[in-house]
Amino acid sequence: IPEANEVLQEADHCSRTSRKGKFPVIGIEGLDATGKSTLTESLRESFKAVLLKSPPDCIGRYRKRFDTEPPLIRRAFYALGNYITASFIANKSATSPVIVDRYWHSTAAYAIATEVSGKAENLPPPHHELYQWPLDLLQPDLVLLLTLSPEERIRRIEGRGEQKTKEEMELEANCLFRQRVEETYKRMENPACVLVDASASKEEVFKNAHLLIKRYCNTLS
Ligand SMILES: Nc1ncnc2c1ncn2[C@@H]1O[C@H](COP(=O)(O)OP(=O)(O)OP(=O)(O)O)[C@@H](O)[C@H]1O
Ligand SMILES: Nc1ccn([C@@H]2O[C@H](COP(=O)(O)O)[C@@H](O)[C@H]2O)c(=O)n1
Repeated sequence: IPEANEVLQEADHCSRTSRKGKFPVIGIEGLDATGKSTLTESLRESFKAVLLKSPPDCIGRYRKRFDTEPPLIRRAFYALGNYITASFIANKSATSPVIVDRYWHSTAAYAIATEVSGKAENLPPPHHELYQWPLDLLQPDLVLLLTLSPEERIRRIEGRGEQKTKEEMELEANCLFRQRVEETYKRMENPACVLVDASASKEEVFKNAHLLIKRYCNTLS
């Protein structure tokens, strides 16, 4: 895969020992169309934060290419993307709060749910090492998980009118896959996800998320 060299070159430009700065780092997680982009944008504005995402823009152009690869290679791309994002988080969190739209929890939740088949009870048991945050990856201070009923999620996907990705179609068609992804998110540890009900209005979801962030990160005004 010739593009792999280019992605690795981007990674080589990044610091390998990314340390968080003094400002809070908040991750926003959830299935597609649960409202992550909507919420991260309002939080960015309200906290005067820097908004980052994983995979980061510098490797965004390679994403479609890796999405067509087998799961292991595709996941390697997303995993490396998290480490590149970590170096941006380290840099930006020295001077302002940082909001991250998808990070390690997304990569792990989708990867684990893909490798396991059938019901969520077939997932590795709670507290399994697969649910632990990688020791060498910069940790966010708080991760909010947006939860939404499958019916409302589908309404929002259809309302968006965009072309669906292969994984989005699979999530819609395969109720068990969606349940495995959601359950894996909920089992992640260090940090665990704090659940936010995303079925409320955009204003209400923002208000609840804002309150939680202020409670957990008391340096934010
Ligand atoms: N609280 C809400 N109530 C109603 N509609 C919402 C709410 N939040 C977001 N939406 C709408 O739902 C759709 C999906 O939202 P958004 O793009 O923010 O989700 P996302 O989680 O970032 O999706 P993806 O992961 O696929 O990029 C958009 O059309 C958005 O306007
Ligand atoms: N850190 C991440 C981010 C994303 N993924 C994978 O991409 C899929 C969709 O992401 P969107 O940008 O469309 O929301 C998601 O389903 C994951 O498979 C990832 O693994 N790690």
